[in-house]
Amino acid sequence: MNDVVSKARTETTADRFNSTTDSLLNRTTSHSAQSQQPNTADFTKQSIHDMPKNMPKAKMEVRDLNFYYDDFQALKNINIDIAEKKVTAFIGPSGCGKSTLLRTFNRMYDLYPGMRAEGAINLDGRNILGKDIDVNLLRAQVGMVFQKPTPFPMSIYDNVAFGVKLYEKLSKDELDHRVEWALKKSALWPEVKDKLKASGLSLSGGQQQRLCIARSVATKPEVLLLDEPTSALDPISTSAIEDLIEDLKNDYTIAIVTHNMQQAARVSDYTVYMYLGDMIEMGETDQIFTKPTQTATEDYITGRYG
Ligand SMILES: Nc1ncnc2c1ncn2[C@@H]1O[C@H](COP(=O)(O)OP(=O)(O)OP(=O)(O)O)[C@@H](O)[C@H]1O
Repeated sequence: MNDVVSKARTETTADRFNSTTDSLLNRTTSHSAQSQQPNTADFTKQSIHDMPKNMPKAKMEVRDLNFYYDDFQALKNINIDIAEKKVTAFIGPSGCGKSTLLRTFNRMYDLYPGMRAEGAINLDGRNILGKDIDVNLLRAQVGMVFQKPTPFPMSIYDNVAFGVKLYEKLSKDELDHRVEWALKKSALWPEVKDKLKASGLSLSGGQQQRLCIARSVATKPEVLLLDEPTSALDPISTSAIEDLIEDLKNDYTIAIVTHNMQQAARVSDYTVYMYLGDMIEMGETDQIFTKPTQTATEDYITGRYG
């Protein structure tokens, strides 16, 4: 198992997607092993004091975060740091709370009644869960890209300009430049520069997802949240988005939820393993995939559970 990461990182594009996670991770899963679900009571959970050593400055600090859907507690006392201009991946079995956690980072839950967060999420030292926060501004600062590409039913140009117009008063020239800049950042410009007036919906799935990334990037956010951004995409588009993530982290702090452990190994600097609403372990990605400290993490990444 020790070379999971290096294997994942040296695969060719074609290999990446032809090999299954099972073969990559050398899974030895048997049905009986899979049914032995770990009990959270057995875990020695990491505390905030166990954050990876030598982490760069934290862009976000999550402190004692609890999250509820009405009476159901979906996140339990989460404490993690999200390092600035790095990629942090969230992995764990379905329903463990990855998307819920990501959605707390820009208070997406505010849109729905019955959902509430307790604790603190400090963005550059300021608690974004506070009552004084302008959530619209927060969402411009912390952009989000969803699993399914969601272009607006308008032109490519307008898709990118839409958010910018909400938050800034730019001249036509400035706006044109911003749209071009965002489309270049999202590696979409060469494919769309001659058809900016065409509908965003006329693009392929992979192009639509890059358009959504352009839309997020256009408002110049500091943090980008990616919720399974490639799960609806073909291998080539997936590869393009992964390359893009590598490039974007020069300027942005990125948090990504992914079910694809090869992808977590390839694109992230830090990985967080979650289970049933608990943060079980966080570490440098290489360490998590080669030498996890928790048996539960190892069981998950080797396929003994999950
Ligand atoms: N809108 C909701 N109302 C009530 N419970 C919810 C809601 N959304 C999620 N949950 C519950 O919260 C828990 C965490 O869900 P969440 O979607 O965050 O998990 P996840 O790890 O992202 O799962 P997946 O990998 O399947 O997307 C689950 O038990 C889920 O059933």
